[in-house]
Amino acid sequence: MNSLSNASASSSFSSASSLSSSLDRLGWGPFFEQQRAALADPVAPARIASGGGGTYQVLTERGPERATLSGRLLHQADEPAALPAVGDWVGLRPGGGGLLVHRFDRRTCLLRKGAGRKAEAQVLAANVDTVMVVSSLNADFNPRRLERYLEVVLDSGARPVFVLSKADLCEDAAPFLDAVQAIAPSAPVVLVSALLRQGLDALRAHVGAGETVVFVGSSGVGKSTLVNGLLGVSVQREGHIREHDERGRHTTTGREIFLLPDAGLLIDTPGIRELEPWNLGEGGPAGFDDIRALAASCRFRDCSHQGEPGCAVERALADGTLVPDRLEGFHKLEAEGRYLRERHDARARAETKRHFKQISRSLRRHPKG
Ligand SMILES: Nc1nc2c(ncn2[C@@H]2O[C@H](COP(=O)(O)OP(=O)(O)OP(=O)(O)O)[C@@H](O)[C@H]2O)c(=O)[nH]1
Ligand SMILES: [Zn+2]
Repeated sequence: MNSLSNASASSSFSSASSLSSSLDRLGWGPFFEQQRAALADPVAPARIASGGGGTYQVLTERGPERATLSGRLLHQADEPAALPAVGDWVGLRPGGGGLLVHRFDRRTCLLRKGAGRKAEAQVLAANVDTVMVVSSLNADFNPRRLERYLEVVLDSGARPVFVLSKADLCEDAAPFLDAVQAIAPSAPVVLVSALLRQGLDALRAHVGAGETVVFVGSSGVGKSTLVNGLLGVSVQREGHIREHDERGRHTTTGREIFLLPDAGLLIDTPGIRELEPWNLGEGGPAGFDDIRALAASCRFRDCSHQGEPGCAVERALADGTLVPDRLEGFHKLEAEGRYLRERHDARARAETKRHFKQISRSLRRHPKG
């Protein structure tokens, strides 16, 4: 331990070294340790802070370092999502040189559709513990949107925390709190006002030591303000992510993991702020505990709650225990899930077709004999 802190003190990356002196503070834990123990060859664990296309900035016990993907790992990756992404734990070949030879299995994974025409998922961030779903207490507040976010968070494996921001703009927050409760009865809800400096400690309480958090929500709801509040300094954002060093200077290294002063880590990448579903569960929305509980009493197991006889969901609608908006939100997300799955399939078919067209074209250009 001593030698480590000595090493980090003399490291040229002094800005982050004091915070990254132990793997646990970077989010390491038993889940990854078990995987490491099972590896044939020893590796030095590192966490991806930024980068892509084979070169990365990683955080290690010794501080930030550069790493390059090994050819073997690149070759093994059968899809972009298999490559290391921000938040991933990777293994470097021991002894320096920054050769990235292993990617650890992910605990959680936030996905979105990749850019371009391919039907491929792109990893927005890996190994996120908590997603702060921010909506402000004004016209932005929209329960249907919160339901969407909840689906994406549940799909990722992370834990949702609902943040109601700009509490100063609202006389009575109770109806908003009730609305969130109805959507996610077991998720924490935090009421904050950056203006009145209220609720920040409650927010911080949801980021434990070594935990990784991201903020999502529409533009203008106050995410940057809250991020700055958690980081304790002003971080400028002008199209790209900037980071601050020890002296509060802004640099533009594009690093996307921020170490929180007290505990935990924050990932803020372009694109992560407005989560779009890539995948919505095969068996229908994963949230909506209320509707799924009701559906258990429908006469038909595959009841679609759209006019079938003996539908317990529609009965609840009729007697007022279920609000119509809620069922509408459910149907919409279910339909969207179906659409996404069909689109993935259709794109996969188109890919195959394109591939064979290319082959046949090249065969025509180079006819045999
Ligand atoms: N009244 C009030 N205004 C706030 C509060 N927090 C943030 N704002 C204001 O809301 C506006 C948007 O805040 P940002 O933090 O930039 O919002 P954002 O969600 O990061 O927006 P994007 O960067 O576009 O995603 C700014 O003008 C803030 O000053 C608050 O607690 N109360
Ligand atoms: Zn039904």
